[in-house]
Amino acid sequence: MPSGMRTYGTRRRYVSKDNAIWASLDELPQALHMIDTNVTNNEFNKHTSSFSLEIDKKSSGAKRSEDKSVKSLPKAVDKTDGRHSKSNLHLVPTIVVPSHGRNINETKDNSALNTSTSEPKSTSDTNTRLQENSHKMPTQLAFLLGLVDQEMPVSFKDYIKSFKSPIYKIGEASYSEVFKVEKDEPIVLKIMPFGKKNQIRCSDIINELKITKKLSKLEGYVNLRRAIIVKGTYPSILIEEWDKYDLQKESENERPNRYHSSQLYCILCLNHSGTDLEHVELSNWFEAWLIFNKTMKVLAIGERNFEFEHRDMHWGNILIKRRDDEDLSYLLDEVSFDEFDSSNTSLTVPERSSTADSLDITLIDFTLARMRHTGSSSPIFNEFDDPDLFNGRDDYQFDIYRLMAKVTKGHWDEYFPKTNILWLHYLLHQILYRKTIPKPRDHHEQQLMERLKKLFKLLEPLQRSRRGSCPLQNCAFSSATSLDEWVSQRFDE
Ligand SMILES: Nc1ncnc2c1ncn2[C@@H]1O[C@H](COP(=O)(O)OP(=O)(O)OP(=O)(O)O)[C@@H](O)[C@H]1O
Repeated sequence: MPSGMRTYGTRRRYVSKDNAIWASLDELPQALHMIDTNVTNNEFNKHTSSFSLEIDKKSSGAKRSEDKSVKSLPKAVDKTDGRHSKSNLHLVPTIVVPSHGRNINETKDNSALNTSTSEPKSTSDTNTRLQENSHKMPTQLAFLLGLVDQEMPVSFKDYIKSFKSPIYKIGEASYSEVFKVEKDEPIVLKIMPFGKKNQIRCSDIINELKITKKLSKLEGYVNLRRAIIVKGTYPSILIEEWDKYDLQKESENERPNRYHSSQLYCILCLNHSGTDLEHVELSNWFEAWLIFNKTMKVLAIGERNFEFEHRDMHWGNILIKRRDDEDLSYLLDEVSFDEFDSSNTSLTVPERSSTADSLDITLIDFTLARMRHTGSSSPIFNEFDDPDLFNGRDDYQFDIYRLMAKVTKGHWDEYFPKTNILWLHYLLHQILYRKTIPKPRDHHEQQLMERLKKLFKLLEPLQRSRRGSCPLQNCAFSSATSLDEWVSQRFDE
């Protein structure tokens, strides 16, 4: 089995081809037990932990010999991933898939689509039906279907056909293709094939889905309209759009026409929430400040409500939407700054509500996130059991995974809001040193830039600490909440 790593976007996340074995474990026909929709994925993981240990060793071993490949990665490395191999077909759950009319109709009806504010209707009725079906399919798949209130996967082609509006591809990532359905209120379809080698684990989808549903209610977190499990070959309309994208932007993924009729996918139907920070142009330092400040506040809201840590907040996962594409620069005239003059404690108001409302930020992609349901003792979290996560080089993003490992000491289930501070430091780094923002045009913009630089120094993870000591040990801020409070007081916002 060839092994290798790949990056997406401008060195976004990478996946290891060594994780193939996880997919097969994912579909291990475990002893079927009662389907409890309150069970978190991590409770499932307990069942497979004995296997995981073995996998980690194998995977780490393979990785060590691959370390050199991290530095300069060929595009679309390792296309021969075995997905066509007949020997892998046994991993596909054998289930009869009737076309599921109800869900298709729901897509035409926006009110039916909008399930974002409600928990999945996993009634005892549904559970009974699921238990009846459970002998036919692996437990995790049955659980996932229960989460999205389906008995069976629906036909991929039928589901896509039910959209009467134009669809085109807008993005891609390690495990997904992302399409946009043009409507008055556009919908984003994040399509994740799962259940086979080199595909996202069913357990990871369960976590992402649960967290996305929960956070959907909070401002600044992507709104999930619905999720659906589909099955079949890739619809030709999507392949055509995939080809157009490939021509224009050169895709790093494999052409999705390769999928077998037994392929399963989870589709997240999300609100379209703008352009990711990596691909958005920032026109001035006022915008730069708004993005940092709003991201910090969104994280603080998540912390306060759900002990939330994003744990993967790279610039592809922060979406920016300008309201009416308004040029914010004229507002700079109304801002006065002396904030780093220590004699000045009560400072000016840099943002009126109208200016703060001119740009929205939205966080997406909660595959690696951690949160705890209010009133529930078991957190939802990712085990971070892909050793490759910690081996990336040449981008500060990859250092953050290693720093997080130091902060958490491997206790990924516990609450360490310092990880949010690490990602905020990364965000400042990207804004200050990776985006090309025009030079400050006046004193006010200059002050904002200085403010961001000052914060970058304050949040430095390894400041004044000895090598090997815990990151952020000497940093005054232990969470986005505490930073937000300090920033609000300091800048009187
Ligand atoms: N709701 C949305 N609105 C607008 N664009 C989106 C939305 N969701 C995803 N995208 C686009 O698709 C890209 C990939 O989405 P996402 O990060 O969720 O995929 P992923 O497979 O989880 O990626 P990663 O490699 O970070 O794990 C984003 O960087 C963004 O450009």
